[in-house]
Amino acid sequence: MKIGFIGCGNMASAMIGGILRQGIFSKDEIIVSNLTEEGRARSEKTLGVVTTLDNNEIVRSAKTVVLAVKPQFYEEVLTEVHDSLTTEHTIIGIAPGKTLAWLEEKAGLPLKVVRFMPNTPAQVGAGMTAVCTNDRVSEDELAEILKITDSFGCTEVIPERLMDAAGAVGGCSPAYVFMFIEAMADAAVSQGMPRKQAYKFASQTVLGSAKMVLKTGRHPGDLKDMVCSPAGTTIEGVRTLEKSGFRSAVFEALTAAAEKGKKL
Ligand SMILES: NC(=O)C1=CN([C@@H]2O[C@H](COP(=O)(O)OP(=O)(O)OC[C@H]3O[C@@H](n4cnc5c(N)ncnc54)[C@H](OP(=O)(O)O)[C@@H]3O)[C@@H](O)[C@H]2O)C=CC1
Ligand SMILES: O=C(O)[C@@H]1CCC=N1
Repeated sequence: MKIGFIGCGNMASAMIGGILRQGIFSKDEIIVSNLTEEGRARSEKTLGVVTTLDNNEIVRSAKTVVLAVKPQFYEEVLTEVHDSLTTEHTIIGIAPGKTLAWLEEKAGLPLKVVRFMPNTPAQVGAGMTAVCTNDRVSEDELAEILKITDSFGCTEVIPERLMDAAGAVGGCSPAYVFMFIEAMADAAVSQGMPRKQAYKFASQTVLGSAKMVLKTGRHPGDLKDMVCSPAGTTIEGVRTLEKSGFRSAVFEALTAAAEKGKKL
């Protein structure tokens, strides 16, 4: 086994999808665990990887282990697998708030520790993942880890102090973008557009706008100004968004998410 995942829900499945698509590891090199038989059967059926209900089997089978359970179960899981862990293992945490030092302390061994902050667009190979490591991870080992995260999207290696910011702007933001798409589509439906078509317009517009920022490197405000014709329709919408506190609402949402990450 090359890699194991303790917990295989939304985020682990999204990452494994990318890993398999890019051929980083094959199905028989990936082992995952679930809490329930229902979850295990789902992982087996949808991903085709090796599955188990025994978290210790993950640690005995793979030297790289991703902790993909909810943050509140991290301590319980690390205690459960403690006797199977060795200094040869690399532990990868993907939860907000669970720091490199915390993970090493709870593992109870001087091992290699990595944090990922991925997001669900990994499911379609368009993820954005932040990575940081402790100083036991060598440059070569980091390069191998980046092959994994690059398989499901883009990666940035960042200092650990930025992980909560990355959690807000990367990990959580898909939820806010989906809310934005839903709201835009609702408005188009209220103007008479069929719902399916409204989702296509809203989603493709978000995708295209994001691509413009990434590909042109131009300031987002500059790109916004390109859309606003003098005395036109767009600037009327900009006026009402500013009046409704659109920017401030987004700013506050990401700040709340980052602050919550610090407390977990
Ligand atoms: N969802 C997201 O967008 C992101 C999530 N994360 C982080 O990823 C982690 C997982 O989140 P997510 O995938 O959304 O959560 P899910 O609830 O979708 O998945 C959690 C998984 O953990 C399994 N599980 C629970 N307890 C245990 C246990 N004791 N032993 C083994 N497996 C267990 C569950 O099994 P079963 O299937 O049987 O119920 C389930 O498969 C969290 O720490 C979260 O903070 C990080 C970035 C983004
Ligand atoms: O909501 C959460 O806490 C997780 C981490 C980032 C996205 N989902």
